[in-house]
Amino acid sequence: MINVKKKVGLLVMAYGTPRTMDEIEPFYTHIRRGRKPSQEQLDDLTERYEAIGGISPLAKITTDQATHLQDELNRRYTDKEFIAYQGLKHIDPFIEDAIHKMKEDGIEEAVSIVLAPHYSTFSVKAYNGRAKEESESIQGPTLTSVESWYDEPGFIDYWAKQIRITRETMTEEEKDHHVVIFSAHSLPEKILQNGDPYPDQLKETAKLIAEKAEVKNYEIGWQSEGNTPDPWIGPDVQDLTRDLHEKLEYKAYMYCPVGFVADHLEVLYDNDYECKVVTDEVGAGYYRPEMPNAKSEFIDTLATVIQKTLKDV
Ligand SMILES: CC1=C(CCC(=O)O)c2cc3nc(cc4[nH]c(cc5[nH]c(cc1n2)c(C)c5CCC(=O)O)c(CCC(=O)O)c4C)C(CCC(=O)O)=C3C
Ligand SMILES: [Fe+2]
Repeated sequence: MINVKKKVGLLVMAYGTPRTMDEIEPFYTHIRRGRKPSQEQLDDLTERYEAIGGISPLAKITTDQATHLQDELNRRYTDKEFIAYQGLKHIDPFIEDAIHKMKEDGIEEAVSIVLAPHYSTFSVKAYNGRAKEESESIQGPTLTSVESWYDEPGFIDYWAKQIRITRETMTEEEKDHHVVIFSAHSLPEKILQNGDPYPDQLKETAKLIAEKAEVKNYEIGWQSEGNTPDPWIGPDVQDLTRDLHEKLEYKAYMYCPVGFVADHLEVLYDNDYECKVVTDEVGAGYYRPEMPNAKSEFIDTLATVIQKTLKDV
């Protein structure tokens, strides 16, 4: 008997990043919904990419995450063949490009996941909305979308293990008197008026990880806020660090940017450079556990999330 596997599209959605210095401007213009950044804004962003070594490692990491997830799902299923398509928010291949490609390839069913753990109307809802809208307008594949995975046991275990590993590298004094700061990308405060679940999901992630890793002191912070006139959710991680130093004089600060899943600008610059400026200033230790990237435990977790969404476990 011939076993014909059903082809299933695996739409992996992520923020996107410039792959060359020349792509910084079109990428930034897209983030700003078509408005070109001023020369000063462009120079500022370019300098931040230069400070992390030229361009971001994110493009390669997203590709690795997508291919490894496809391969892991193909090991788990015997009746389906998953084919990964990357759909990016702010650079090609855009989410819409991935939908067109799936249709051209004859894919009728697809499952989608956003490489960000917490649901927000600003992030995950926008990604899933763009995918659905495009697919409906061209009669593309039927989509089953993952909404969030902020409390998935494998995800919690990943960070708990990294915190324990990182804690072992501290001095005895730091082990006794440090704080873990869990953070995600800040969003405009106006999202809160409509009951967006984003802040509560971050709190839940933090609580679950702290319990699992037996963290004594932890705080929630927000980072990487945009340069716009509206208020953004706080406290910002840098201000929070200064505040905690004044009140409690911790000997070390461990930053866990659990709203992100890869080494990229917001972690390598906003945490590893900007937060470290503050810990250096106050004379405390700086620690930041390794990001999930394409590590096998993390890929396994994403595969389980997909299986649960397809109701196959
Ligand atoms: C919620 C969220 C996530 C996490 C969820 C998800 O992953 O979707 C995220 C991730 C990322 N954000 C990234 C980069 C940038 N985000 C910006 C600006 C903004 N982000 C926003 C939101 C988010 N962003 C918002 C509301 C703005 C303001 C836009 C406006 O002006 O209305 C800007 C502009 C300049 C600046 O503000 O710094 C840049 C360069 C990179 C790539 C890093 C790399 O290349 O390594 C990644 C992974
Ligand atoms: Fe961003």
